[in-house]
Amino acid sequence: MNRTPRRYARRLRKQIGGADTPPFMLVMNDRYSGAALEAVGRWLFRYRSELAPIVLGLWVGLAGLVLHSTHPGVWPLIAVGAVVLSGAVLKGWLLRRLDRFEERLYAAVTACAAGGWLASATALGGGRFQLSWLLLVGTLAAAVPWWTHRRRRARVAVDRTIRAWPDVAESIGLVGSHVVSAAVDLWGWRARVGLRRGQTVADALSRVPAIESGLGTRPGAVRVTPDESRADRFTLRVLDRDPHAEPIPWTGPSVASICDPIELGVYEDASPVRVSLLRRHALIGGIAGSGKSGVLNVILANLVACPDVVLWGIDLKGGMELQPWAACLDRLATMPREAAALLRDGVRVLDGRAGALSRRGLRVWEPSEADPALVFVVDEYAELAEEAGDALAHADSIARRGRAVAETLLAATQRPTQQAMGRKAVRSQMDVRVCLRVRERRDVDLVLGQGMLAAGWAAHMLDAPGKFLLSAPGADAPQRARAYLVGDADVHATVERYGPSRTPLDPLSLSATRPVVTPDEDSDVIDAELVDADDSAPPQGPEAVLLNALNDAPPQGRSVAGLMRATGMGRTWVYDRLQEYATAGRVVQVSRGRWRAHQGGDSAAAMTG
Ligand SMILES: Nc1ncnc2c1ncn2[C@@H]1O[C@H](COP(=O)(O)OP(=O)(O)OP(=O)(O)O)[C@@H](O)[C@H]1O
Repeated sequence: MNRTPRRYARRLRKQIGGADTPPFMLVMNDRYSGAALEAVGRWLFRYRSELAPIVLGLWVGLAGLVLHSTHPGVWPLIAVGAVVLSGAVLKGWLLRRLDRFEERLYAAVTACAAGGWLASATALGGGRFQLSWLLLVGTLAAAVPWWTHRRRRARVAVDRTIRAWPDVAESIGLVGSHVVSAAVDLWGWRARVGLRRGQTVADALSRVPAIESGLGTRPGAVRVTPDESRADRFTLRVLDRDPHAEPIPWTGPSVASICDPIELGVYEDASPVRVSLLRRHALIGGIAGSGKSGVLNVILANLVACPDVVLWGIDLKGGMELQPWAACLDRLATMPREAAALLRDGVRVLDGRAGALSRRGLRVWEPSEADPALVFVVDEYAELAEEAGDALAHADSIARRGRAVAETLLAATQRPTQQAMGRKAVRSQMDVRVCLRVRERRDVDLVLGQGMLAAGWAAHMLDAPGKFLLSAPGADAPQRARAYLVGDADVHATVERYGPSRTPLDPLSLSATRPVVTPDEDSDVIDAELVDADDSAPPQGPEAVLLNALNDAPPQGRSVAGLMRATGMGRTWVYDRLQEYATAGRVVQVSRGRWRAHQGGDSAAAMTG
């Protein structure tokens, strides 16, 4: 039977009738006043945000009265405190979450005015007619912007949405789901939503456009992320505006060692995206123009600031992307044969280091300035498979065995299909995945791994270059992020700053790249070794340029970076030659990183052979 409250009331009245009821009525009165008080309390709590300026005004007034009667002499202290407080708020040292200047200005002016009034009231007495009026007018003046404030209104909107959620849930097919908690944040609001038994996060993920329609948001405003601790809950995020609408400029390196996690960009909640590359390989995938080279630039711009890293680059797009970094790269391959040789040397370094470790009874290569990590940066990995197929076997070796010896492979490619990555296990070895915009839904799984699309990693919905999803140890949620934008001027300035002081490869690794040559090794190595061994032959090509540059060097010598630029060769090559000439007494090191020909009488003649 459906018993309405009115029926109950009627029955109650009948029961009470004309009988003697005073004690009963007395109890009812108590309950009534308790309920009324509770209702007032609930109302005050509900509107606590709106009432905040009035409560503050009352507190300030009360404090003025008390201080005037107990400590009237403290008013200068209060005045100075108010000014200092306002300054700190304005500067952003206090109330840091106030991200806009107008908000900080409002808080600073309010603090200053309240402090000024309190100081006056302490000195003169808050009960004075003019001061009381001033407090009233000031409180109302401060309350108006507060009541009309964006975030406060957003909170009201969230409250309304939460109340309306059962209807929305019914219309979008999530009947029975409920909002567990909600909060307004910088760009909108977020809520934890509980699902009815049997519903899953996948149900919510597949209904994102319906949720947007149900809530009346703009398209693309809703994010659904699984709750790591509960399968029957998810986080619903509604963004009033896109926090990543504008490019985010890079502000400089965030690390000084490869052991530190690198800051790639920022998530939508403004927290930084950090990822460690030590003993990890990374795959960066996305369609053309999605910002893969941009992400590589952020990584390079950080790694060049690490003295415990040596960088080798492969850019088979003719060096278009990596050439600007050449002065910071120990080696750069822009041709397929060079790429294959570079990766082959990478494997030799790997073997050399592994041998040295086992001789020393160690398991891992700890990167330091003397024993740096070796990072391979490959832009457009698919070109490698197409043009330097034999290089893939070396890349595979590095991917499988490189971790212990601090060799890291970073590969960017548009679609990491088996054809693009080769048949080997390179892709499966990459535990850091950066997925930029992909064209087709199935490409999400291709870049991030099987099942990631179904788990909510919707990289096909990313809508601007540099926006990405990161999957890495410690980054398990599909949170949208945007990479910092490293502009050409940033690259130039970074190379100028760090190029001259880049760390060379350690002697052990260097010697591993120059093995004893046996006749059945491939011919280009033999040729190189023969040219190196033939001291009597006049130097050709870059070597001649190097020698001439050293001959013509000013008294303070030439920098290694300058010699690299002049010869077009990598750091290792230049250092190698310099060591050879120094051993032969042909060149001298004038100061750290600066060289010139020996100043002895016949040195110039000896050098040019
Ligand atoms: N983080 C970013 N923020 C804003 N714009 C970016 C960002 N990264 C890249 N871009 C812009 O997007 C464009 C394409 O970037 P980029 O060359 O890195 O893409 P790509 O994926 O490497 O392309 P391709 O595969 O053709 O080489 C560039 O003009 C660049 O200015």
